[in-house]
Amino acid sequence: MVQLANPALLRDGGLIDGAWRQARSGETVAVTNPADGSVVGPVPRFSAQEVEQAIEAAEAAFGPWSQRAARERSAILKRWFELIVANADDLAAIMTAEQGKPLAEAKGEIVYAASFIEWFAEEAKRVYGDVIPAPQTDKRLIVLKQPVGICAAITPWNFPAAMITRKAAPALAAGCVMIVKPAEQTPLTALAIGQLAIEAGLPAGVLQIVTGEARTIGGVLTASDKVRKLSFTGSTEVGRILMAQCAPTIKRVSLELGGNAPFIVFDDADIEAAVVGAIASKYRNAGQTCVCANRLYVQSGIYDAFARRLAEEVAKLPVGAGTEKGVLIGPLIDDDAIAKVERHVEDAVSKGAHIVLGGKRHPLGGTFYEPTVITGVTPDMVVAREETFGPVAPLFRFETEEEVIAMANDTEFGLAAYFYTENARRTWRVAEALEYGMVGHNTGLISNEVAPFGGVKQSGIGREGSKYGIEEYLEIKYLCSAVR
Ligand SMILES: NC(=O)C1=CN([C@@H]2O[C@H](COP(=O)(O)OP(=O)(O)OC[C@H]3O[C@@H](n4cnc5c(N)ncnc54)[C@H](OP(=O)(O)O)[C@@H]3O)[C@@H](O)[C@H]2O)C=CC1
Ligand SMILES: O=C(O)CCCC(=O)O
Repeated sequence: MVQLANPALLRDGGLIDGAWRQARSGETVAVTNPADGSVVGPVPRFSAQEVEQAIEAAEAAFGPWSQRAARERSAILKRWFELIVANADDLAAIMTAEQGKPLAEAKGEIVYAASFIEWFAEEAKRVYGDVIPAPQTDKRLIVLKQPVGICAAITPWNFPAAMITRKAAPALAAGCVMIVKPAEQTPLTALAIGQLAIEAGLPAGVLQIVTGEARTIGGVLTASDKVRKLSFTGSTEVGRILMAQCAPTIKRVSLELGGNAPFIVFDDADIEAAVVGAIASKYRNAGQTCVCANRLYVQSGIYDAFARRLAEEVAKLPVGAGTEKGVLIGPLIDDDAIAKVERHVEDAVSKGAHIVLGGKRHPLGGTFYEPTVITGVTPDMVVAREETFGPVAPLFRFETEEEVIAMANDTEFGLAAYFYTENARRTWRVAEALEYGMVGHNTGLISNEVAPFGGVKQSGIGREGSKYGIEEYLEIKYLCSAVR
């Protein structure tokens, strides 16, 4: 049982039409702690009919919410932000219990999640239209921005709070209403945030949270004519399915999908800074982040020195349950996740890679995996093509800038890329040549609420956060008025 200062945050119902509800069937889904397999709590398994009810409630809520003055919506969002920050310790405890990440990291995510609400509370007041100089003197051309309408969000388990607020905050700020389906593994953080939304004064139906079977809920939300937009974060495979399901009703989609981030270290880099950046990018959330470095390319001249220093520092990362003091690497989310990491490492070793550190399950058992560094990695290995989503750093050797750019871009993904160089001309050349939506130069950490987060190619469509994020929830209406 999670110990909380505010026990009202641990909910066992879904949030539909402003009330906490159980499934009419009485069916539930158990949420378990990946650190020890214990049950953290049940959540309802809602039926298709109950999801339809949520859509009806959203329809009723949309008119009044969208017609409120932007500053009123902003004030409610600001209160929601303040409540999340005030309850950060409890929210982090719930997150660690269901997701596994270390408590300090969970609290960091809560603060990060809250930052999107604060940012979009401010942006709500800055949704400007346009006046276009008309080609005829008797016309006035105006651009109005209006909310898209009812939106759906389907979110993953790796960031149980931030992936919801990064979608819900701009939607609500724009005057939309939203139905959220959190990941099966991490619904409790979502529900706790929902409780604080109620306390902040969000009217019934403006934000709803439905739990249960993904295909049922996703099927209803994508098929509905009333739902005008889907925002999804998760695997490219599921993103593709959902995009197809949205096609018959021509819904707007924002998709934040898989990555295969290259992390390039040139001979002229500051090696110590690159080691720090690689650890931050690769081992954050035990490597379970779509922007995690997945392929580390190191230039020949510094390859051995970088590999040695990286392994020395990675060896210092304490592994354990997220509730233990000082732990930096928690368990992986589930058995499938650890099986995937094992498959990637075994494939690399079978094709000639060398394990410098780790390379196996951690003695703690369960889904704990040792932080791993592998050298001698080549493009024919699975780690070169697929997102590992675990604490494994595969090091590829390269000779020239042209060669590494070609290798970095040789993937269907295009989310985040990183490179380390002290050379100013190379900085611009490489930043412009990388086919990615986000590029980190001399840093392994690029995410914040004021920056546009999103990918190109099969990593997705649209941008979240920043001044661009609210546009995803706004329609442009062109008004042409004849004045004579
Ligand atoms: N871009 C990113 O941030 C993420 C990338 N991934 C990548 O995906 C891999 C698999 O992770 P996984 O959790 O399975 O990711 P998924 O894409 O399967 O899950 C993400 C969300 O989509 C839901 N979902 C799954 N299938 C459907 C469906 N048919 N219709 C509607 N909703 C659906 C899930 O629900 P439910 O949980 O109930 O199944 C969850 O809420 C990871 O190893 C990683 O490589 C994973 C998570 C995040
Ligand atoms: O993995 C994700 O989908 C989100 C990345 C977290 C972030 O950096 O915002």
